[in-house]
Amino acid sequence: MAEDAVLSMENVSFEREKMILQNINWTLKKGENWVLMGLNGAGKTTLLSLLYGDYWATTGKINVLGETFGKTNVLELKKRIGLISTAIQSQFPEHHLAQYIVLSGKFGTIGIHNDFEQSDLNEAINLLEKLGGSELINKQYRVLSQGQRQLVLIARALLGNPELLILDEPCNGLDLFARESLLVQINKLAQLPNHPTLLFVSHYTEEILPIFQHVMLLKNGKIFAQGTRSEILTESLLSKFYPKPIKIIPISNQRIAVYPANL
Ligand SMILES: Nc1ncnc2c1ncn2[C@@H]1O[C@H](COP(=O)(O)OP(=O)(O)OP(=O)(O)O)[C@@H](O)[C@H]1O
Repeated sequence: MAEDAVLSMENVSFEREKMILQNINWTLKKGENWVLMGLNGAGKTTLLSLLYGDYWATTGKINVLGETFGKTNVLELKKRIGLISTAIQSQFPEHHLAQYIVLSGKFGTIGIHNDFEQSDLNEAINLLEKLGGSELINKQYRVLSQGQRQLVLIARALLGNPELLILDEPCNGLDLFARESLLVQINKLAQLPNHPTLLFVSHYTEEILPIFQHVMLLKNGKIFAQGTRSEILTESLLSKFYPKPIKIIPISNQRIAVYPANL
């Protein structure tokens, strides 16, 4: 594995009743932020589960943050990875206050089962404030909107100082404005010194901020293409990737929308 690699997959395949991932060769280097795209059922969630140590590859080698699966303590490794997804949103205790949900990131747990110092709680509160979530402090998780929950989960993931932050469709279920404000926060995060390497999974090119300079396209469990955004986000390549030709509409600031060409 390259010395500056944050993660690498070598000839990885995953089989469960059928071949779900095949021959995945992918390296994510320090300082790079990646987007992973693929249609429903392409294998994105499965690939993330392999990176997060929830599934084991059928064949091949996976190295994350310098640790090789099979030779490392997965629970310890998980503490170094932040994971944000709508799937984990529903796992948190509904009656907990937002700042305690954030605090649980310190321990990598879902609820607070550990003794903590007041300074830990202050750190959680400060982080929520820094991310623009001051109004969430002292609010129960159950009353938070989808967008507010995502913000709490981002703060929670960051409190653990992850070296790798996986954002699995974080804009799912957000209205237009909540989505933009979440993207603003993600953009800010990428400007922080020593920010974690970001891996962003999305169905929508509109969500690909300029901070994401690398894109991987997954199709039917195989890598269809990977490279810089200027290499990948082209009409000709995406028209082959999607089932039908598409056209690209520039939005602003390097962001683009993709529509079926015949619309
Ligand atoms: N544990 C499992 N056992 C059997 N098949 C599975 C399992 N997990 C996923 N699959 C299958 O693997 C394929 C890839 O699923 P996966 O959830 O990884 O796709 P995805 O790209 O994340 O899709 P989506 O965008 O819809 O979330 C699908 O055909 C799915 O039915």
